[in-house]
Amino acid sequence: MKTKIAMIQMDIAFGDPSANRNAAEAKIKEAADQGSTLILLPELWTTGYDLTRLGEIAEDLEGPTHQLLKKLARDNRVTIAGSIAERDKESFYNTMVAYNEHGERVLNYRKVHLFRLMDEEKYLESGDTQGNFHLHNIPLAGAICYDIRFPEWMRTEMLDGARGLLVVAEWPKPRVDHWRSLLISRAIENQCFVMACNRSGSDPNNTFGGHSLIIDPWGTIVAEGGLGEEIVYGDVDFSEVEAIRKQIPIFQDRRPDLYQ
Ligand SMILES: NC(=O)CCC(=O)C(=O)O
Repeated sequence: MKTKIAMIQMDIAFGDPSANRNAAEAKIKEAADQGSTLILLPELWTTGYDLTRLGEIAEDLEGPTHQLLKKLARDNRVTIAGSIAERDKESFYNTMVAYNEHGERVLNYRKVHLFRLMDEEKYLESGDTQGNFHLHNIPLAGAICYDIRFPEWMRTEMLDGARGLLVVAEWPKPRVDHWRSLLISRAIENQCFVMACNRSGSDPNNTFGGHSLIIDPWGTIVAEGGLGEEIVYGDVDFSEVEAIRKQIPIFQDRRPDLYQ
């Protein structure tokens, strides 16, 4: 059975959650009308990297963005995922959430690897738990941008049987070749679908690379965006994962007695 995935490769208004919520709401409705089951938004899609103003613009997990996602997911019978600047008491996190078609939050993953080139370590705390959840009965794992440079962490998440890796990102244009190569590698080595949503546009410090991707467990590109704003769609059949894991049984052949 095919599952339609939509990746909302949007530009992000710097530090303006209300403008970004309005833009995303229209795009989520459009993706849902196209029959999508899973809709991905980029990393920090409500605020961008306006980290010096987190005190004003970050929200707790019951904040207005979460209320909107809950409602849109329920009303349109879709699962929606993306990362949002989270405030938890005095601390801030880059947190990926997913709301299912009942409006339930099924994922709450705090970015584990903070990216110094964008000053994350100065303003954010890192997470320390995995981001596994189910889309209907399909086990998936979440990752945020820089996390994809850590294959050992991605493998840790995949060892629970995940069949797909969802990635949300604000990945700059000068390193878009790394983005593509790293994502293709994560798909091949974990024999899973990779569904990766990057932003487009610019902020005061970076121009972002778009090129949202859906990659199958053989490493073949199913769908790829360009540089600008668009919704990238692809149909995936998660049963392909089992077939490829049978053909080359890497999870069986691993040697955890020699490495983790
Ligand atoms: N937002 C990020 O984590 C960016 C990561 C990145 O650009 C990289 O090269 O890694």
